[in-house]
Amino acid sequence: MGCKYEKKKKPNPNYLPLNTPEMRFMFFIFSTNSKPGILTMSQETLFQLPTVDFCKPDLKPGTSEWNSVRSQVWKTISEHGCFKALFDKIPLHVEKSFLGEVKELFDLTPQTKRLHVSEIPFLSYFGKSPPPLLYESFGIEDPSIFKNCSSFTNVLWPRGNPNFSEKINYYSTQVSEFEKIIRRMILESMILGNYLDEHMNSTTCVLRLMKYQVPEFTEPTYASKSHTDKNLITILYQNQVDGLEVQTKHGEWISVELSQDHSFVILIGESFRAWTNGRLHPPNHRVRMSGSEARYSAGLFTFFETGYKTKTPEAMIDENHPLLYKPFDYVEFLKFFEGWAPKANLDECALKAYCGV
Ligand SMILES: O=C(O)CCC(=O)C(=O)O
Ligand SMILES: [Fe+2]
Repeated sequence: MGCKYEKKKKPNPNYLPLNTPEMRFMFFIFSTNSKPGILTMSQETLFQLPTVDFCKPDLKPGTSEWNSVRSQVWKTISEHGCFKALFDKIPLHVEKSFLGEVKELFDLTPQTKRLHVSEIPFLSYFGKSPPPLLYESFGIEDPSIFKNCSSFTNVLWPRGNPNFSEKINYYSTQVSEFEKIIRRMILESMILGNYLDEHMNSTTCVLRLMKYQVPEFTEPTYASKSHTDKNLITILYQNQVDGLEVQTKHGEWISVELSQDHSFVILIGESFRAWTNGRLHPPNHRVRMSGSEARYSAGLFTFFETGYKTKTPEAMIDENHPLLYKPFDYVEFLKFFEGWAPKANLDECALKAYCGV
């Protein structure tokens, strides 16, 4: 599949235009943008995000295959800051059974789920109470380290859950490798290949497991607010229930449909914009729920590790591109963001507010 817009053949059956006062109200309530704006049919899903196919047996740097995939990645990243990807290194039955375990995790009692706490912002169990819980999440610190996965399951199950620990660890390791391929392609495309080692050696990741409840109302409901991710790169995987929407640079919202097996969504975050001195675009996105099935998703978020000062490379700064961000520590920024977000004007970029020049 090429890196180009796929024209949609039929309207999205889940789409309901926001054409009643109640639905506009819902949109207003769940949107964090200070100018919420109303979606119209003409702005809705005329196009789908480009899909880049990574299912090649020998995708190795320097090969023509690599260069071809890399140019597709770069085209969509520079235009949209995001794309859909096909990546088949995880066997399908493993992907599916991983999601089955994620469902069991959310079926634990509220008291048990609340046992998962972390000092890192946004990683502790999150579930808005009192019920109904529209959105819940768990964050796991660097799940490519097996001990972190078993510590996570040991807190939640009396005898631990080695099977789930192994699945989290395996899934995250594979997706981390995938993320490194994408990051390498982006750096190479920007002629920043000599920063590769420093980049790869200074990052870590978290895995966030999420559940979006079936909405209470028959109208589509915004289960997550419009936001940009704050990290470097996010890789999302989901069950068969769509709901993710991304905003183009021109302000249109696109609903992301992932009908094919092995589908992932890749998003650029604010840290990558800062590191490239504003050259990459972190897209706004949100989740809209409709229909009668819960949505489960897993997001692998890569970021510069605690203690590492993220500094824009000299090669990104010149007369036409004066420095936009002072060096910053990502986890310190997250702590700032936690306090800043509830009172901020969310048109403002959080990272600019923290360390903008
Ligand atoms: O669940 C999804 O597909 C999106 C999640 C997301 O945007 C986030 O956790 O930042
Ligand atoms: Fe996000």
